[in-house]
Amino acid sequence: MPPLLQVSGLYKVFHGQSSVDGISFDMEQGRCVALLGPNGAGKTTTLRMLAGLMNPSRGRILFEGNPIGDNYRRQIGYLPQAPAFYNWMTGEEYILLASRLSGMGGKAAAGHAAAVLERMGLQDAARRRIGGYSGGMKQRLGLAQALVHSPRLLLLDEPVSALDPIGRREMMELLRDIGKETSVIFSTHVLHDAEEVCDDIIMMNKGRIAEHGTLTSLRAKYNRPVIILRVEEAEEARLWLETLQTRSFILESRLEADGSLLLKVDDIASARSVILREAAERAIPLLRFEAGTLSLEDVFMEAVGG
Ligand SMILES: Nc1ncnc2c1ncn2[C@@H]1O[C@H](COP(=O)(O)OP(=O)(O)OP(=O)(O)O)[C@@H](O)[C@H]1O
Repeated sequence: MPPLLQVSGLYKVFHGQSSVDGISFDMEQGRCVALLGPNGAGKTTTLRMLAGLMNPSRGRILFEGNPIGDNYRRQIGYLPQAPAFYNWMTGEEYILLASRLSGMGGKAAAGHAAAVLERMGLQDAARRRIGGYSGGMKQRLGLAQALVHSPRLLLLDEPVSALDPIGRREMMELLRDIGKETSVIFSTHVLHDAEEVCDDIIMMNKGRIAEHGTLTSLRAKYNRPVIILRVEEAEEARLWLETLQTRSFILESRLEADGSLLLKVDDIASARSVILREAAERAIPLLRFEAGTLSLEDVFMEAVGG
């Protein structure tokens, strides 16, 4: 069987500038893929092309081996970044409209609408006007709209970015649940969100795919030894750190936001013993010493050149 989605050489050019600059990837059925990248990386443009709402400038999208056509729209659910609602409608009316638009008959639409509203925890608010809904409720209504016709692939554009912590938590729990039964691609600029819900990560930067893999494979690939050090504010300690960074066993060093120094090393055991011995000999007031491996956050920062 062909993969659920095959994307090859996809480009979108606006006014001579490539927003999506030749991306290719396959997605298997049942996976949850996070499209992770900073603002302007091209996530929204990619999702809009995948949703069939925007024509690529170049490239190909195959759904189960076939070019996307008229029937494709019924197979996918799409939640835009800032969904527009008719505030005068009730939640129920809106979902009924969405289900009719997806081609469902009246009876089926009513049944599906009620079920999806309940699943999103909106059954009690179903007959209230959308204008009175909270941000979290509106986002869950948007998700209900994307899900009502039981799509095979769900495309969600930054579904949690605009939510407060409670709304975010509710949404993440729903997404985890939905991800067990539907193939999902969701975009985010927050690595933690991607890690919480998805199996696969596509890191995008400047319209290109910087990294693509399962969480486990990406962690393994970037499994580089690092030592993190922080010293008290003292001249002697500062000078020692400066010279340490020039030593041959340090491959790279970086100052972290909290004042710690992250050192990439080739051999953790020997680096650790040298650093600890020198720190002891010079009575360096160490506040933090940690030996470990790069976090996925670091992988992300590296991939997007941060
Ligand atoms: N309709 C358009 N016309 C012109 N340029 C556009 C259009 N849509 C997107 N762009 C440009 O394409 C680039 C990628 O935008 P896109 O919205 O896809 O990124 P994103 O990763 O979703 O970022 P964000 O998180 O800020 O939404 C940006 O530089 C943006 O200005």
